[in-house]
Amino acid sequence: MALSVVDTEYLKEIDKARRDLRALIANRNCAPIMLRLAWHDAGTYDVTTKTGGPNGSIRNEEEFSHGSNNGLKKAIDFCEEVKSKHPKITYADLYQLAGVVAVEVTGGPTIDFVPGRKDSNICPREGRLPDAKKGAPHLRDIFYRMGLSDKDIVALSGGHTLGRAHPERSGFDGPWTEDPLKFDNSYFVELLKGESEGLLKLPTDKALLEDPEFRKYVELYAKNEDAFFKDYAESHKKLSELGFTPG
Ligand SMILES: C=CC1=C(C)/C(=C/c2[nH]c(Cc3[nH]c(Cc4[nH]c(OC(C)(C)C)c(C)c4C=C)c(C)c3CCC(=O)O)c(CCC(=O)O)c2C)NC1=O
Ligand SMILES: [Fe+3]
Repeated sequence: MALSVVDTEYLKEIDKARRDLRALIANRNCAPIMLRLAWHDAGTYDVTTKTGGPNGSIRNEEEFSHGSNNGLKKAIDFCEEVKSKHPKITYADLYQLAGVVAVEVTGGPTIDFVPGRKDSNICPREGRLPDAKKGAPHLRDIFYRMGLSDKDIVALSGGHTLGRAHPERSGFDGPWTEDPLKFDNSYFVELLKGESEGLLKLPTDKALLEDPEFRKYVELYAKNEDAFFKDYAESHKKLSELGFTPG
């Protein structure tokens, strides 16, 4: 199999795919599920064994059929439309590019994207992504295993400014914010406001309020959107490059 090197031709393909993803995400209003796909591919990384991570393995039924990936086949199929026009781009790069574009087209921060990820067909066993029904210790177990920090956990949870939970996918229901297609710091504002009619708070979202190490970031991001955007962009890049050393 020809290894895809990041030469000028590959970079040109990436730019064309970026434009195609912008159009597709804008036309189908699918930014939230594309962001979730990018995380679920990257969020399997284990920093100790250097396995999993953003390697496109989620495109295999063995992985996208995991309970925690319910509903993501839709985003995998959306990405296939772009892959078929730019076959040289690895799935690993394509899914992370889709996540970066999803944040950008909904008004979020610009995130530095470095291509060059390789695809893998080795699917991690289920259980590497966090369980929404658990609390702070579990969040730390999962994210520290990825090699991420407390600040990353809170900043990345802010990604719930986009989208909603679906009963048939996770058993939870509803959006976290008033405008699920606007990337802003409203997730944190809502967290501090407490329960609001029709808005969702997962147990893992509430855990961010109960743990003082997490809560200090929730309070910062709720009052300073620029600080949230800066930290989010850094954490998003980190998660999208787990196990990947740009060539
Ligand atoms: C920090 C812990 C965490 C947990 C446990 C989590 C769980 C979680 N996330 C979502 C949806 C969900 N999640 C996300 C971004 C997301 N998700 C995610 O957690 C990971 C991947 C680590 C689990 C990260 C780190 C990010 C960061 C941006 C979006 C954009 C949507 C909406 C998708 C849609 O609208 O279809 C659901 C509902 C799925 C559905 O019913 O459609 C659940 C149960 N999300 C979390 O943050
Ligand atoms: Fe989530």
